Amino acid sequence: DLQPGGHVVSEPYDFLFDAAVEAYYKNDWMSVILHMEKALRSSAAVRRAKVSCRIGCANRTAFGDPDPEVGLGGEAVEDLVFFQKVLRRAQCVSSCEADKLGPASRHKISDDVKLEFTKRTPYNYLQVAYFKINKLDKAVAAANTFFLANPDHVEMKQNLDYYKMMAGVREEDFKDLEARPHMAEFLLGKRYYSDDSFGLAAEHFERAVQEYFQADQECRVLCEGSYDYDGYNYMDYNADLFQSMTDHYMQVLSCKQRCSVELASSVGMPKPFEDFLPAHFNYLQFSYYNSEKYEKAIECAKTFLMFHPEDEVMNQNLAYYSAVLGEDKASTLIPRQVVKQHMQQSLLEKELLYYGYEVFGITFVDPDTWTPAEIMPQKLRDKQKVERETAARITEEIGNLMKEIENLVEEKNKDLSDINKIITTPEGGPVLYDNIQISMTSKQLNGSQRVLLDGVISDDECRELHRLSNAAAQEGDGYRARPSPHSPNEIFQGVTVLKAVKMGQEGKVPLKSARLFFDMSEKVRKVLESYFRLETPLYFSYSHLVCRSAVEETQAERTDHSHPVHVDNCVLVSETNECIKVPPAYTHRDYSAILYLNDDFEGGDFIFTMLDGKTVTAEVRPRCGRVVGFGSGQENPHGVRAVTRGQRCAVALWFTLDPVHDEKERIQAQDMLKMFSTPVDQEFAITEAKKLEATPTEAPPPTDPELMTAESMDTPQQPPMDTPQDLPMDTPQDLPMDTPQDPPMDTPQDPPMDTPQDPPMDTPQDPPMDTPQDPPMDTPQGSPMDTPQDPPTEEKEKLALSDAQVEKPADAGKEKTQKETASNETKSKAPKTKTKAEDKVKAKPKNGDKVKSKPKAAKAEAKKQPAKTKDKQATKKASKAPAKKTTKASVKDQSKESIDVSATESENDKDEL
Ligand SMILES: O=C(O)CCC(=O)C(=O)O
Ligand SMILES: [Fe+2]
Repeated sequence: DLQPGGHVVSEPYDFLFDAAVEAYYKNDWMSVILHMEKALRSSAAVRRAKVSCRIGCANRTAFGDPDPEVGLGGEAVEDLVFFQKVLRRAQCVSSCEADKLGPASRHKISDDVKLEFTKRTPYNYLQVAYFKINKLDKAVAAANTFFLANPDHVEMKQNLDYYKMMAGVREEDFKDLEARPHMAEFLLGKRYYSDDSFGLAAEHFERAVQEYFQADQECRVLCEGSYDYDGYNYMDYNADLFQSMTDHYMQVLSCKQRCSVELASSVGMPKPFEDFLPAHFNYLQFSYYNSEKYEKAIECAKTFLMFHPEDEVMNQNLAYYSAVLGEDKASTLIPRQVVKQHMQQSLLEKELLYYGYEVFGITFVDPDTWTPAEIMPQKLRDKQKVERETAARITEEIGNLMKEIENLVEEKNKDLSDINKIITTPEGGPVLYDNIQISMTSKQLNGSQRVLLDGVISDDECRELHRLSNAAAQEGDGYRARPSPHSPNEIFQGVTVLKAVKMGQEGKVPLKSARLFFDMSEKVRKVLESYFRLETPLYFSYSHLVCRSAVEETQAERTDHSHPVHVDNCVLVSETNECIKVPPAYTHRDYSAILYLNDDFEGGDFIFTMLDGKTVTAEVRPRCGRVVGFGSGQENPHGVRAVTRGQRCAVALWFTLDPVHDEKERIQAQDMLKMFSTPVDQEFAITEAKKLEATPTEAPPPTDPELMTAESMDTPQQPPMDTPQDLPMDTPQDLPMDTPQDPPMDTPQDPPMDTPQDPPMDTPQDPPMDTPQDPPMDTPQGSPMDTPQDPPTEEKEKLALSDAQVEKPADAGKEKTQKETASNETKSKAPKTKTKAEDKVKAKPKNGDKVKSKPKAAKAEAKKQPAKTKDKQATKKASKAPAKKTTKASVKDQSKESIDVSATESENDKDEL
């Protein structure tokens, strides 16, 4: 890409940038594009040339032997040899750069302009210019590229929303023109990883590692720039040769160290990924393990352990993989050497930097989490220890205060809830709907806070929800390929209300069915609230439409349950007949209800038991429209018998009396439903209308430049550098208003759920999320390594308590999991706050004209709440209690409406049979 004159750049890019901005204010769109694109090319070329010169020079290991003429001895010669190298290296770099770039005036760029390029400002101008000349795909790519780096930019968000519903704009047009390959590969790897596509995940993480080192090398050489006087006037700076070399060199080293953070950051992401490079190997080891590539898994586990040698989970995983592969073979496998070299180099740098700190007081903040403590000088370690202790003391004091406050509040609540209980004990309030019958009460079900209702929903409604669960599962909700974590003999699939509504909105399932899911669960809530005569409202805590399907081949010798006996709001320890109301149990749950959708399967009866988890006290045969409702506490241990044939579907609902735990997802689902609350028969018409709109023949009318002029003229002709990000926006953002195809406000505008700005929201600094320690479902139980853990996300919430009943080996994953849970909780807060803040911004429109487009942005915002929060899980160990004989009530449905309450043998006896 050499220019006439032999250089890669013909004009400095600040000059080109200015020319483009000037053209912008003359509405000379072609010239904007010409200059701005040249500026981007030029900036990239300057960077490339610098990288290549510096790498080239560094690779020339020796610049020849010292000149024998010098004839001095000892240190002086060594110095000279050293400086000879320095000089030659300098000559190499400068002549290489001069060759490629020409004189410095061609590529020395002011900091202001550099900053604009970092902020991706050129794309802001470009998107307007492209829009004006009707190059939509390019306008969209530019808008998206800009927005990714400026996610709070309200106007650009509106523009993007506008583009999203424009005919002729495709999802692929929302490109990131500045994407960095190592990050793109890492994010792809993460995406496949969370879909359990481990083969693809490993491929992308491997590529990410490769790209990482490439990017790291580039980042590092670019640190070898000029000295930043940073604070003091360069005229006053009068350090001597070695001092100034040291100052400069320390600055360069510090910059090189920061590359690990720079590479872990992505535009628009609130924080860099933590422990980024090691995380690659954490993901890789588990991906390889799942692909049964044990050698690679071992290699990656060992690589990870170079960073964190004490990591318990990884040591355990390594032990497990080694046992599977054979210890002899495993011991011959070594960690990745490039990583080892990288670490060695980085550690040497850190040592020098700490030396600089100790001797000259040059500050250095180590960006890595894996640095061994010894690297830091004792003095600094002591100082940090004192600081940490002070911080810990303050935190503890605050914690104590908070606890006291919590206790006070809790006591107050307890009083209230005790009062509540007394008030609510007499169940038997009205069930509010004519069709609903109370089939069994607590008394008939041999317990308290229990009820069995029939006729809660109709056969048609059952069929519709059943269809929804299968359609949603087919569309892939993350559980598709995952066998039930309760039992390898069943496939488990589930969908939440929000997921169903989102899929409805994306057209993947009928929106009507999602609404039915929402409405029917609300119906159950109301009925329970009334039946149990609750004094305070019942709030949703979690809603889940779930199906369990028998795996036909494995039913013969099956002895397990579909869902082991558990209690919904405490951890059941059946050996001691105790239920402990502590996390990870969902202690805030107060009532549970299961709404059944079908009965055309074998097995799958619901059972209530005593606290021993064995003695069955009542049994319910699922059927369409039937609801079993019960208090979520220790009075109601329950489980589900094995589904041995067919598919059993139900809506599982958990409720809380505590408004604080009101299900956030549901509120979001409700907002979305409200948004789409067109009468059902209109829905079709709108879908059709949208289809029409999307046909290419209905291309947008060309924008009339005349219309725009008046508007653009309004913008003050300020020098663009002052407020560059504001100026171009005024115009494009208004465009939608002028164009006739602007759709009416309340039609669904349907931006795809994962709009490009989502990834950062998703799980930014997310450490390897729910699984690296995630061991396999089917490894033999009982060895210390096999620790089956952690089904994914929401499902976990449901499974957690019952898992506690399954015999489990002691589990090193536990500690980590709790840590992760805690950190995930913190993480999940960040995006939420952000969403709120954005909403606030959007709530105040700037001028009358713009008001019209505001609701669009605000609505779109509501649709993309932060993604998943990892749920807690129980890891409590419990073993089976001995068998006992007793009686129970059972509800069977062989004879249609008749309910048969009979005493039968104990659950255990039956199992033995
Ligand atoms: O599906 C059922 O009948 C009960 C499920 C259950 O108890 C639960 O998911 O916690
Ligand atoms: Fe349950």
